[in-house]
Amino acid sequence: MYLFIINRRSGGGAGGRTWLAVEGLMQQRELAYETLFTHSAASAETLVAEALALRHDWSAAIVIGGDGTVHSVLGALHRCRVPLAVIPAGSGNDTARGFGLPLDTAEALEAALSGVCMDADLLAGAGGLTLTAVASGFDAQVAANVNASRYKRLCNAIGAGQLAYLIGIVQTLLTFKPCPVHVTCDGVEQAFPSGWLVSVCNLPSYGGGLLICPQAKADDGLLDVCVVHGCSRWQLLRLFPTVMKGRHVSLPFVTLLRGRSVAVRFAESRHAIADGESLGQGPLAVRCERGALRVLTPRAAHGAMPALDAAARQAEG
Ligand SMILES: Nc1ncnc2c1ncn2[C@@H]1O[C@H](COP(=O)(O)OP(=O)(O)OP(=O)(O)O)[C@@H](O)[C@H]1O
Repeated sequence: MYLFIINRRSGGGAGGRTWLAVEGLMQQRELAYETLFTHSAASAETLVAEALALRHDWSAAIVIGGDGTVHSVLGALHRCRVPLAVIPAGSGNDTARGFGLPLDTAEALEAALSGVCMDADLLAGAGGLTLTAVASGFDAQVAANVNASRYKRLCNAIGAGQLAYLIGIVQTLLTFKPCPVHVTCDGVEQAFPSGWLVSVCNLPSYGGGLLICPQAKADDGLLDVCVVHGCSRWQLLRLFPTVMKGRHVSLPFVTLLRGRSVAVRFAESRHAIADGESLGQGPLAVRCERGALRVLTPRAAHGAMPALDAAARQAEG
C-alpha cells in the first residue's frame, strides 16, 4: 500500500497538476494507494502520523511537493519507519536532486514504486528533523525574502523556480550586513569576525541547485559545513555563479568543516532555515542522526541497499 501526501500549492500549483498526472498513472497500474492532501506544514505531521498508524503494510509514503513539504512530514516518517519517496513538484526540489531522483513525473513515480532504497542521515535539532540543510545568515535571509515575494509565484508560473532565488540573492545583497559568527564543530569552536552565512548540509545543494557543500553525502554519518566570511559584497555576488557548480570551495573566504554536531552563533540576530522553511531568528545547534530515514532512490541501485518490501520492513522492527 502506498500513501500519497500531496501539497497542491507547492511549486506555485505544480503539486496539484503533478498529482493529476500521477493519479492517471496509478490507475493504469492498478496498485492500491491512499491519498492525503495536506494544507499546511503545521498540521501535516500529525495527519501523516495518524494515517500511517492505521496500517502496517505501507511500502512508501510518496510526497508530491517540494522540499518544504518533505520537511513537514519527516518526523512522522521517522517515527513510523516508513520509507520516503518524492515526486518533485516544488520550486527548488533539492531533496530530489540530492538523491538523484528524476524530475520527470513518470520516472519519479517509477523510482517511488521500485522498492530500491537507501538509509539516509537526518539533521536533528533546529526545531525538529531536516533532510537537506539548515542555514543561517545571508542565505536564510534570501529564502525568507523569496518566500515572501511575488516574484516566486511568477517564476514558478513560467517554470523557472531557480530564477526566484537568483532575484532573491540580488535583493538581499542590497541590505544585508555581515557580523561576527562562532561555529562549533564536534566541540571545536572557530570564530569568524565577518560572517555572511553558515550552511550545515546533509545533501549537496539547496536554494534550487546551489551546490553549497558539493562533497556532502546523505549516508556518511557526517554534516558538511560551509562558512562564507571576510569578503566584500561584490565578492559575495561573484561567489554565487561559482556555487552553481560548487567551485566556490577553493575561494579564500570560504571555509569548509565536517563533523557530527554543529552549533552556529551569530553576534547579531540572524534568520535560519531548515529545508528552505523558516526557523525564525536565533542560534542553531544540530547533530547528524545516521541512517535515520529510508529513502527510495534509483541511486541506491548502484550499490547501497537492496530492494525492500513492506513485509521485510515489518520483520525488521
Ligand atoms: N505538508 C504541507 N502541506 C501544505 N502546505 C505545506 C506543507 N508543507 C509546507 N507547506 C507550505 O507550502 C509551501 C510550499 O511548499 P514546498 O516548500 O513544498 O514547495 P516550494 O516552496 O514551491 O518548493 P521548494 O521547497 O522545493 O523550493 C511551503 O513553503 C509551506 O508554506
